[in-house]
Amino acid sequence: MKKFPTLTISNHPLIQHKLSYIRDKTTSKKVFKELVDEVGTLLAYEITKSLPVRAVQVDTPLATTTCHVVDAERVVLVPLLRAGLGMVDGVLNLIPNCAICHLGLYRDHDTHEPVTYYFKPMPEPEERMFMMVDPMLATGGSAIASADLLKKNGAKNIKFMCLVAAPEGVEAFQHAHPDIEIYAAALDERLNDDAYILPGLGDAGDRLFGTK
Ligand SMILES: O=P(O)(O)OC[C@H]1O[C@H](OP(=O)(O)OP(=O)(O)O)[C@H](O)[C@@H]1O
Ligand SMILES: O=c1cc[nH]c(=O)[nH]1
Ligand SMILES: [Mg+2]
Repeated sequence: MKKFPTLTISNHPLIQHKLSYIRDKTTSKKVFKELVDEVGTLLAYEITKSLPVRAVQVDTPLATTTCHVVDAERVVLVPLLRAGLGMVDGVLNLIPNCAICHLGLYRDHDTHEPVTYYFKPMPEPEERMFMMVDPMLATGGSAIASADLLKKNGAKNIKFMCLVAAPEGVEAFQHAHPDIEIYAAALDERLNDDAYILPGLGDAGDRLFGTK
């Protein structure tokens, strides 16, 4: 039995290669953002593999054939602000017509508890697949609160994608939301006393937006 049944780590060589540069503290802000987007694209490819498709008839220059398309409007990207914004362009590269539902919350510096400051619910939530994105799953508090909010507003199908996860956060999240699959590029060792992920990549929001 897997310790974390809801967690999938992508061991794709390109994801692991790019993550090495993302972790490196000497990587510039520009390159950091580019790589976060690129890994976002690659993880989105994995996370969308079970999306339902619909048959359509297409006229090629030579014949009519049956093809399969995704209802992209039914896919809702949910970036957890701020740092989740860093992965939005990467996912849009793959699914340009998906909806985007911003969810703003930050982790209180002293208590590490999430504080929600922005959320605009989507219409017809039960029809859609919600894809939460945030580079970091640390204590799990932010991701749990976000999934709570989406479910309270009617979401039935949610997935969560992050770059780096801590075992503490995965455990808490899968306990709170055993129905939600987590896709990550890495499962790290542990949290430090400040609830930062070790070895991690530092503060994702600060590195993306240059706020330190
Ligand atoms: O699992 P947790 O312990 O909740 O920590 C993870 C959260 O912390 C970071 O956001 P932060 O609160 O720094 O906000 P920011 O994205 O605005 O920088 C990160 O982007 C996650 O949202
Ligand atoms: O390691 C961590 C933990 C929370 N938020 C971050 O940006 N990094
Ligand atoms: Mg931050």
